Amino acid sequence: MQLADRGAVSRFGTPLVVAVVAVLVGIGLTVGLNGYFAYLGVSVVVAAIALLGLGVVTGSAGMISLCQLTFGAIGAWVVSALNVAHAPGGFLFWLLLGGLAAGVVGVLIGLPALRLRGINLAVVTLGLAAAADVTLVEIQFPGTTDGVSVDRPSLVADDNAYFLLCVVVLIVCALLVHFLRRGPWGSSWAAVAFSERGTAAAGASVRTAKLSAFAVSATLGGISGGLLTAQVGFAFPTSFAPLQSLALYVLAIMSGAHLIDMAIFGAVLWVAVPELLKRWGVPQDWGYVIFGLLGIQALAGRGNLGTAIRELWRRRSRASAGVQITALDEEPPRLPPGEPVLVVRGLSVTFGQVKALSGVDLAVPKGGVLGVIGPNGAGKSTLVDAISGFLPQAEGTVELAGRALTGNPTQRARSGLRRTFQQDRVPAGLTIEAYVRFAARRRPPAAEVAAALEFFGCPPAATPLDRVDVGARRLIEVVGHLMAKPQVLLLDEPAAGLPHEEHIAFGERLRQVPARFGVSLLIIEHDLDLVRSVCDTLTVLDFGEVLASGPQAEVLADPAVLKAYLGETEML
Ligand SMILES: Nc1ncnc2c1ncn2[C@@H]1O[C@H](COP(=O)(O)OP(=O)(O)OP(=O)(O)O)[C@@H](O)[C@H]1O
Repeated sequence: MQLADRGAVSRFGTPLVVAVVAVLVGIGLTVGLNGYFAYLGVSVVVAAIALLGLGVVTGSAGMISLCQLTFGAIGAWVVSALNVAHAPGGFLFWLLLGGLAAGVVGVLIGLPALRLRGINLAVVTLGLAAAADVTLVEIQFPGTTDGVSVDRPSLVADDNAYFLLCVVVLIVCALLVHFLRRGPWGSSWAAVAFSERGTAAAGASVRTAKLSAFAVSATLGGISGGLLTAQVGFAFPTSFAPLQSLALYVLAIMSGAHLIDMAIFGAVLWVAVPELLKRWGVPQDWGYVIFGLLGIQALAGRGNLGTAIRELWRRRSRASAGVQITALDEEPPRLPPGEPVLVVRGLSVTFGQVKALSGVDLAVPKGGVLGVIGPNGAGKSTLVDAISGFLPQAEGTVELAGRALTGNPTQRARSGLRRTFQQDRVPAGLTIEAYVRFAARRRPPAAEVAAALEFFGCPPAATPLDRVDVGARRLIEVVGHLMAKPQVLLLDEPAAGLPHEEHIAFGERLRQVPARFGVSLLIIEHDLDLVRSVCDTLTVLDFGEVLASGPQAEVLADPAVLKAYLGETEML
């Protein structure tokens, strides 16, 4: 069997086999459980679906959402209203509509998340939960005051059969989350959780990433609320109270609900802890205290149960991976530099009183490598930020292949201008392969990815990024952007994470980039040996102004440049 086929089998085959086994376990439990445990089983499944949703928005996309049960209430409300209205389609159709309605509200709630983070987002989502609670207490769910209950479909009328239906719905939801996570949305959730700037630089929309996470999370919340309604027959505001949403969030953090098995484990705790307290004659509210303490422990330890268990396993089985790059035997081929492909004119940036850039002009030749050097604080990173659209206040013009480049960083990245960062912006939650696909915004053939990774001495594509050291992650960032085939790639100190002895070997690879990948480069670098070995032309910045610009040898011999590097002249 070919490699690609084998990949497809494990991509689709393994989750489907797990799903079939889960259905069989569900059938076994349906037969084996008595009515009481079947009822508790339904509660576990309902909570697991809500936690799965929370796992998407908090665990995967890194946002705080304290209103998950409000989405449940929306699902419950829609199912109750359709039931009272004797709407066509039946319970499962209403369940879907309830989920979709919650998903739409999720997008609306996600809108403030585009601007808010951390405690501010917590306040907004908890505020929504409180407002929804007050409203629901006031208006009540449709049917409750008239005694019109939501009846389960006749085929699943008893608790055991309804438990099986809930298990099937959970499996469908889990498969949905699993495949979404492995697709472009899932990668953008992991990316936005790690770095919004890194996400935008890869040409992905931060807005879509955040809104889609809220939509999926709320849809699952709505479905869990609908299932809960038919479990009990009626929906009550107490089932969706803000305190419950808060406790569910804590449980999601503590268990690591972005992992499907841990969402189910969290749901078991959600049901079992109050149930055990009740049996022992302890007030059930102590369950919140227990969840709170476990949550504090998880937040203080910056970890959760799911990742801790996986870490334990990995530490036993695998070590961390790094870059293995050696010098080439032959002088690598170079393209003769062509006409300018990236032209910057009069670029100026001020931060308050600081003039970080003043009227900077430069050009990157097609098929060439332009080096930008200068002392610390000269404005090099500001230059990359301004060219790539991260500083909207920048004045001046940027042209890419003869067309004015305007717009935000995502739009510029999609137009063919990519950049890397000085700091690590590669999300640890993905595999190398998933990250490269995400940055490339396409699914490059496995052989193409493997060849590019090998060329830069990076670990194999299947390696999880949390097992890769920071130096390798920065080269993987370069590979990901090269796979996008941009016209120009801006590299901000790409060798910073590598041991010095590997700089020259890395430089030899960079020199081949224009010929091998068809991408022209602008490189900011402090290591002048690397600069000398890679760059055809140089622009020197000092105090935000261009000090010298031209062919490498001329620029490095320029007395003004030597003076700017006073104390470092031997390096030149
Ligand atoms: N967000 C900001 N707010 C205020 N001042 C800033 C900001 N970013 C950069 N600066 C200032 O702008 C100037 C240029 O900084 P920049 O980081 O671009 O320099 P650099 O050449 O990249 O330095 P290094 O080589 O140390 O990375 C510095 O004086 C810096 O303090």
